[in-house]
Parts: sequence; C-alpha cells; structure tokens
Amino acid sequence: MTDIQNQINQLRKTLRHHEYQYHVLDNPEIPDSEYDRLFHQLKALEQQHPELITVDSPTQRVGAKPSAGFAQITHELPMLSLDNAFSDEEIYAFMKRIQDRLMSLPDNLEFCCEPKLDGLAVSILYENGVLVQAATRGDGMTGEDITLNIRTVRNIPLQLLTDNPPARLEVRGEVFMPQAGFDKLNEEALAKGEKTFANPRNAAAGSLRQLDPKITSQRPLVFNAYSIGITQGADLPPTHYERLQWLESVGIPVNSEIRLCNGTEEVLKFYRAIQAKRPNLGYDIDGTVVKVNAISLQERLGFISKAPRWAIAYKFPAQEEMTV
Ligand SMILES: Cc1ccc2cc(C(N)=O)cc(O)c2n1
Repeated sequence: MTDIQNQINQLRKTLRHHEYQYHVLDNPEIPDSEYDRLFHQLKALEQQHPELITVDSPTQRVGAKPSAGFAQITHELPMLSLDNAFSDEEIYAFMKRIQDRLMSLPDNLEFCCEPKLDGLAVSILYENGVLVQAATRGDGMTGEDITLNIRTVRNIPLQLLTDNPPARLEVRGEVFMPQAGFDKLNEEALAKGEKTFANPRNAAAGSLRQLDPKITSQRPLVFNAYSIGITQGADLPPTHYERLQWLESVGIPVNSEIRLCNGTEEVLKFYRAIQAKRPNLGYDIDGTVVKVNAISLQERLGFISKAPRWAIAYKFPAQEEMTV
C-alpha cells in the first residue's frame, strides 16, 4: 500500500474516532480547531488523489441525508395525533360525544385549553431527573433519536429542578422557532447565499435533524411541554392543568396562554381570544387544543384508534397565501 494511502487511512480512522467522541459520546477529546485541522489535511490529500476518495470517508458526510444518521426509537406509549374540528358545530358535536359517553353535561365539565403550536412534536425522557433521551414523534410509533440536538435547546433543562425526581418521566411537547429568530436566520442565510427556510416549522424540523449539534445549537429553538408520557415513581396531580403546573414547577417550560375553561361556551371564547391574539404571539400556531381536564374522565373516554376521544384540535381557517 502506498504511503499516501496509509496517511489517508490513518486520518480517516482518527477522524472517525473523534466524530464518535463528539457526536455520540458528546465528549470531544480534542478542540474543534484540532478536528478541523485533521479534517482539512484529509480533504487536501483526497483532492490531490481523487481516485482514493471513498463514499464512507468523513469528508463525504456533508452529502449524507441528515436523518440517515439517527437511530430509531420506539415510543413506549404511542404519540397520538389529534382529531380536528373546523367549526363551532364540530366542537358542539365533540361535546355531545363526550356527554353521551360520560352521561354528564359538558357545561359541568372543565377543559384545559391551549394554543396549538406549529412546530415539531418531541418526546424527552428524564431518568432520576436527568435528561437521557429525546426523540421526534415520527409516525407516532417510532421516531428519530435527537437526544444530542435537544440538549442544545436552551429552555429544556438538563436536570429537573427537584430534590426528589421520579425514576422516569417522559415529557411531550412541541419544539418551535419564534418568528423573530426565523426572520434573523433567513436574513443570515440570504447574506451567505445559503438556502432559506419556507416557514418556522420547516426551520425547526430542519434544525432538529442536523447531524451536527453545533449547528442545532446556533438555531433559535424553543420547547413547550403539552403532556406527560410514561412515568415511574411520579406522584402526579389528578388533572391535566395541574400536571402542566407541576411540570413548570420542576423547570419544564409550558405555554403561557394555557387556560382552564368551564363548558363549551368558555372553550369557544378561548378559541376566539387566541385567534385575536394570533398575529401578536410571536410564534406560529394553527388552532387551539381542547382537552377534558380530569385524568379519570380522559381514561373513561379513551381513544378512537389513534386519536383520543377526550381531546380535539380546533383549527383556524387556512390563512390566505402570503403574497410575496
Ligand atoms: C395529546 C396531544 C397530542 C398532540 C398535541 C399537540 C399540541 C400542539 N401542537 O401544540 C398540543 C397538545 O396538547 C397535544 N396533545
């Protein structure tokens, strides 16, 4: 084997070792500057000897589809999709279905109402209070392991703020990109002649599916929790609203617009109030989410195939296309 081939093989082996240390173990042994120096040494050798370039060389990573590099994770509890309502009539029908099954008038029921964030649904697992894993929703059954990227989202605590954390706590919520951060990101991309994102949701999804957490780390992402998945050793309150309050008390961010509503008319009032606020929220939403607040009633209502009977998304009419 030629000396050049030996040098190239040794550099590839060293770079793969350091990539593993940085991207998988999150434990770099060398500064980025040293990694870059080795990388560019290999790049130069391959440019002098293009016949020696192999598709699996570390220099060829840039072309890889980002998601190809993520392990698959199976959700212990499926991540549900929500049934949709597009009119008050469909909300009344939702309430009637609940009344028929619970034999109790909806106007005596409490609902937890929130804006429906237009981002990417993620699942974050804490064990003994420490963030150990994060995954995208994916198809609801399996998602991509984005643990390293989620760790870079500034408002997600790496440790729960409690002295007696549950053995296991899965927090589910939405990662989104606020409008101001999105506008700045696209301005910078334009200035650099790079591709811009069509909308904040695509920007959030693209940022979370970066193989390089350093890039994700530079993106203005925000997380808001909206439910609890699996738990072990957690003593949780009996209503959804109180559970969100508990999450907030242990350092998990929850949307500030979430409200308790009594009966159908207050639910519709909330929908209109959020619709009026929508232009000034500073982040994209595509409706509101209405949930029966009492967990015991949620359990009695159960799910229709994939969507829960106890929740519905009341969507806003599609916004007229932006004329650019
Ligand atoms: C159960 C469920 C499923 C998807 C959700 C999605 C959102 C959302 N996109 O804001 C909020 C929720 O409370 C959700 N709740």
